[in-house]
Amino acid sequence: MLQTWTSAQVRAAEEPLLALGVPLMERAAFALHVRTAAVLRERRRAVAGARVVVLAGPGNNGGDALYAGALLARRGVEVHAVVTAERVHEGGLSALLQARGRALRVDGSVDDAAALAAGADLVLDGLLGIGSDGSGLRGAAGALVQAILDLGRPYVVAVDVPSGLGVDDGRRDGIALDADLTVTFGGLKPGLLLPPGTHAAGRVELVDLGLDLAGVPAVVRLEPGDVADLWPVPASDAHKYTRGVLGVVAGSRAYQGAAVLTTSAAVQAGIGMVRYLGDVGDVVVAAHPEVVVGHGRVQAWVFGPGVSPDDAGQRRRIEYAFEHVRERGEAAVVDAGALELLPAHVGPHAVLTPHAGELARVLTQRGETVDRAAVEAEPLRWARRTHELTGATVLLKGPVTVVAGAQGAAYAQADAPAWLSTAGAGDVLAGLLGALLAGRVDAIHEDPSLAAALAATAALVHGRAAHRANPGGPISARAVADALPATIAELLGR
Ligand SMILES: NC(=O)C1=CN([C@@H]2O[C@H](COP(=O)(O)OP(=O)(O)OC[C@H]3O[C@@H](n4cnc5c(N)ncnc54)[C@H](O)[C@@H]3O)[C@@H](O)[C@H]2O)[C@@H](O)CC1
Ligand SMILES: Nc1ncnc2c1ncn2[C@@H]1O[C@H](COP(=O)(O)OP(=O)(O)O)[C@@H](O)[C@H]1O
Ligand SMILES: [K+]
Repeated sequence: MLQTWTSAQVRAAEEPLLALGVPLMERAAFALHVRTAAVLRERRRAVAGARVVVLAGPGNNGGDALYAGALLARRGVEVHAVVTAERVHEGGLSALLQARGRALRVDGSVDDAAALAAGADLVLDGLLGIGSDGSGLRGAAGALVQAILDLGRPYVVAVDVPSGLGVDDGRRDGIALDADLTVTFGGLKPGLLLPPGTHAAGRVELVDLGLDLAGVPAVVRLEPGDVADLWPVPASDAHKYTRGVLGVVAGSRAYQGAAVLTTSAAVQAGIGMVRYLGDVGDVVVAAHPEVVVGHGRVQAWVFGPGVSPDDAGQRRRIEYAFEHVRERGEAAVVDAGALELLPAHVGPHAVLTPHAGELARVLTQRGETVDRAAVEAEPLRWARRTHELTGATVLLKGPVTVVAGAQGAAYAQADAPAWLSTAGAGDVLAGLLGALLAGRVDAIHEDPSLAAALAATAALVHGRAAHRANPGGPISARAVADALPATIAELLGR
């Protein structure tokens, strides 16, 4: 798994090493120059003779960039530093000048500096690092970046983080400089994985500085190798009831497909039994004869795919089953039409699966003033707020799926091809997650943060199945469900 650490956590881990005189900046700058040289070699075959512009802000981030620039200059790179503030890392600047790099201070017009940067083979962005206040670039740095973007963005290597992004939350307010490569130091930062910031980071490479980053990471991304530890694999003495039974309240005469896709995903994700409740049992059984129609004991539920709130029958079933979620602790996936039937308070064993527009509605119903765009601008913040307000675990769907759960659990999963944004894909995710919860409901009650880990696992498996369904090309939701058995087998075989 990838773990991320806030600016404060990184600073706290740096402190004891700096007190001992460990040369962290030298380490960072050396690694940055090695990565930058590798990019230059890749892009123009030779390092010597390349033109690199270092954008140096007021802090240690500028220091890293200037020292790396000095090392590159010693290898025959033509290095210009553009200094944007009164304050600059003096050691870094004199190292660069000694290595015969040149420096230009922006006073007033940024035009010359912007032209220099836009025409460079590569720009090292050392404007702001973990000292950023997250509000976007202001002053000369902001004007310079805007002028560079107006001329056409060159190849950018971000030093530690792309300047102007919210390092801890991935916010993107105001001006920021997108990178092709981010070389980050000591530990990954949440803003490199969380949308929208993650889209500005390009490829991310981590440089180990030897920091002791123990404790709880801020945001986690599960990787394929993590699935085997979380997936409910049946023991040799398992039977269908010990493996878990999932109740599915989905679909209607108008939206029959949703019932089929949800149950199909649950069956193909591997579960003891699926019970279907709703008006289209005949269609469901025709597609999957394994599904049992009607009431009975379950460990988990999926509520809502293809359910319109004015469907009195489905509404009654969902409201009734919510009682069991609260009283008996059955787990639940609350999707689509069921989101507006959510009781005032449930526990983390209920997982909401809204997209940004649906989450905005859930929040608005609870008195928050927020719309879809606001959720997209700060997805983790609003997923967390929803967890606080409802007690539920929240899986917020999108190009990057963000999960917030009990005990501060937070995940950001980017596993799927954009082809997955197709009608019915959400129904498949709901069925898949329902199967996963049904198989591990006892463990969730022992550790409520597990619901968030399982939600992230479902997002990962969903994304991998989409890739597998038709690598590099269009996919249907049904193809994603059909790809689940082989995808899961592959992930468990690692
Ligand atoms: N502490 C160390 O020795 C190490 C620090 N490292 C580097 O140091 C960086 C952190 O350095 P600093 O703490 O000096 O912080 P920065 O280099 O990020 O600079 C912060 C300063 O920028 C200004 N600023 C903040 N928000 C702004 C905005 N929105 N627009 C314009 N200016 C703004 C403020 O004056 C603030 O003091 C890390 O990201 C990393 O690159 C690495 O060299 C590893 C070791
Ligand atoms: N650009 C994208 N890249 C990758 N996955 C995406 C993208 N956009 C949406 N998704 C994923 O596609 C699925 C769409 O689900 P949803 O919006 O509920 O569709 P539906 O309601 O039609 O089933 C979600 O799992 C979401 O995370
Ligand atoms: K930076």
